[in-house]
Amino acid sequence: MSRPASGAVSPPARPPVGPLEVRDVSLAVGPERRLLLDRVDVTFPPGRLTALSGPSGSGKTTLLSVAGGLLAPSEGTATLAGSPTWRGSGDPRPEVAFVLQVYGLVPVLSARENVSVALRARGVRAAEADERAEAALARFHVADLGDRQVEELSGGQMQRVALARGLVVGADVLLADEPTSELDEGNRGLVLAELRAEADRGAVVVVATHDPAVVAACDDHHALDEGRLVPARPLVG
Ligand SMILES: Nc1ncnc2c1ncn2[C@@H]1O[C@H](COP(=O)(O)OP(=O)(O)OP(=O)(O)O)[C@@H](O)[C@H]1O
Repeated sequence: MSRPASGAVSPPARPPVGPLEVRDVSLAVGPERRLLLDRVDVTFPPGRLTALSGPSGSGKTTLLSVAGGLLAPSEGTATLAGSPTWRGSGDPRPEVAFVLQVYGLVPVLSARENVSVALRARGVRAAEADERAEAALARFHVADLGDRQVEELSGGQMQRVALARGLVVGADVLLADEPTSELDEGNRGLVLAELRAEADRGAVVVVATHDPAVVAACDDHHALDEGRLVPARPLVG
């Protein structure tokens, strides 16, 4: 099995793919064209951990979704190394991985299958995918839960399975929505170390968070309020 030399979850370093650029993005929804994002212009560089903060409902999840190609902007563009992330269907490019707040796990599959399936979808053969899934679960201290159906797991356990799935593919871009919200301090440190390893191998890593400790661990910090970028200040714990 080809396990990364560093012991990190994802495959070894390769040259960075280029920045994730959000240029003058607005998103209006509904008959009243309510603005969820208002001319957001921000660059997420490879090799750096970026925090995205802001009050609940300020647009963090929406911005991650537009940046990664799950949602089409009404105005402006989101590009990765110059190519649009939106492909016309809400199906993200394989270079982009999400760890979503609602986890997006398949409840009736086991934890291992949920991670393995992400690799198989990218062309990794079944035996290797299972082996790499096992290793990724171990990194997040949930290897013993590999056979368990996801619907039997606690919130924090599900969150770690979702992180294993997001990180195992070694995507060029990792967009994580409040990835530590259900975790104790020890597991939060573990997750931050894994996110740092992703950035160190050249990935673009963006973390939407309310957690001051997560913001403090990031290289860059952007803040949203009512769909607009505002000056970012350190969060108070
Ligand atoms: N599909 C949608 N249609 C209409 N409004 C939406 C839609 N998705 C989100 N919203 C609204 O857009 C705003 C921004 O939501 P978003 O989930 O991006 O905020 P957030 O900053 O991630 O919040 P939280 O910290 O609570 O996760 C909210 O007011 C939300 O109700």
